[in-house]
Amino acid sequence: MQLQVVKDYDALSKKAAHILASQIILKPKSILGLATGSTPIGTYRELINMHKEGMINFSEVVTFNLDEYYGLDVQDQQSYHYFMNQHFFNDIDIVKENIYIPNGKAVDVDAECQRYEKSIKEAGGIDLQLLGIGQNGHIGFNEPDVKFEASTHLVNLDLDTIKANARFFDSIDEVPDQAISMGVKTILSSKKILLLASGKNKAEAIYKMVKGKITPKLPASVLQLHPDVVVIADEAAAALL
Ligand SMILES: N[C@@H]1[C@@H](O)[C@H](O)[C@@H](COP(=O)(O)O)O[C@@H]1O
Repeated sequence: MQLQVVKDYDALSKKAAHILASQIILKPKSILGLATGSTPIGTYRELINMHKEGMINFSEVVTFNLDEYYGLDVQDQQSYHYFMNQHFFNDIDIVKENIYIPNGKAVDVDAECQRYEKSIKEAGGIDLQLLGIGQNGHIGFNEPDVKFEASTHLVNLDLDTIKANARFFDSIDEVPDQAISMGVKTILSSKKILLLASGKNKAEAIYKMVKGKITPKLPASVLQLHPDVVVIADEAAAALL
């Protein structure tokens, strides 16, 4: 794991955007794995600015999002479909058909998970996967568990995660308790991984991810096994290292 510590959220967003931009410039047909949560919002903003300045275009880029809440429609303002449109896709020239996000309203969830895995494989695999990290060390929605879940699957969300994500909803009762998420193998299959962490509430998870043992109790620790992971943490998130 290559750790880069930067001063603050702004510096983190710029550095992450530069890495993603260089990926796209070097390979215009890049397959990107994308993340939601508050952490990558600044990165998306920077990429939008670079796009508006004519530095990068997304016309051939294909994206696969990590996860989606189960039960939420694409139009739902709390869905990750909506989030991605609002914070990124509406402001870039990506082709709609090149955007993949799990269908949270799928009736046959197993079929949806298999379809998602197949789409990633058919696209040629993910070149660069962007990740945030939950306070409990989750990546995507791979929650602490007794074993690693390999492929895209339906997850029962931890109460901690539901509480942490309640800030995006009107009340905690509205937070779905399940999600469809890429699995650990899906994430590890990406050629490169870029994980972002900002703020002191991530410091413990970052410490355990980097220094702790590899365990499904801290899902992000599995990234120690990947040969090409860049972690960008601001000083607050890196405080315990
Ligand atoms: N499924 C997402 C994760 O992909 C994200 O990393 C996490 C952290 O969010 P934030 O960046 O807002 O702290 O939130 C959600 O649970």
